[in-house]
Amino acid sequence: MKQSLIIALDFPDLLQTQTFLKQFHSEKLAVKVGMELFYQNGPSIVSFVKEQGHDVFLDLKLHDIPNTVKMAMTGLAALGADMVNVHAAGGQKMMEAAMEGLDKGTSAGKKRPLCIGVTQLTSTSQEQMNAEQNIAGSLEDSVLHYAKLTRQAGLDGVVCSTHEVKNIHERIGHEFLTVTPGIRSAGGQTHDQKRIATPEQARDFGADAIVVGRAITGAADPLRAYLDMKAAWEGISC
Ligand SMILES: O=c1ccn([C@@H]2O[C@H](COP(=O)(O)O)[C@@H](O)[C@H]2O)c(=O)[nH]1
Repeated sequence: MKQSLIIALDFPDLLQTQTFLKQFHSEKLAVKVGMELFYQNGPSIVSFVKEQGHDVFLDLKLHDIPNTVKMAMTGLAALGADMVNVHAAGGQKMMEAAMEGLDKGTSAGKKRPLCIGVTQLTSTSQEQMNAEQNIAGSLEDSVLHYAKLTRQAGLDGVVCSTHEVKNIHERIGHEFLTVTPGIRSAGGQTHDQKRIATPEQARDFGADAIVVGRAITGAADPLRAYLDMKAAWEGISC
């Protein structure tokens, strides 16, 4: 899923998902199935989207005791998603258990899904992190700390904002994936996101993939919004 623009399919049901995807005709997409769609429709939603030929990031952000996460990941590995994730705050042992579960659940001859750790949600601000999570210091340091922990646990990368990408790549390495939500066009509505950036900024900072939800799904013409965002992300002027 490197160099992808991942569309967040934040819909409640299959019908809305189908209607949305139909607008993209035969374009092969990278999409994200998150809690809203998965919890209301079940695992079959992943096979449905895969059958349409799209790559799937299953964004369920697991965070529990190591054994529970391991067993859950064993089940998720069998669904055919290309990438899954956990909250890095669950700790190194939990993340190692997630990887064990994924290895166990991946059928022979198939590729294990990529696994990434959520550092600090893009809806979290510096002030909120200090006050509500009781973490002192800068948000950038906290993100780097979680990214290092994620690397030590053997995961493939992290979810972070574009603003932390450069630091992570410089300190941990360029092969370590940075997947960045909170993407908006210049002047676009921010909604509940705090650490936002444009697709051009994401590209300049070296993000490996961007996640775009409402700026595409809520647009009057989602296909146009997608093509414009993609061109901006890829540095193509249209
Ligand atoms: O830190 C994070 C982790 C995940 N997300 C998810 O990405 C999309 C973003 O949607 P927008 O509509 O583009 O804001 C959404 O599905 C989140 O669950 C995130 O935003 N930040």
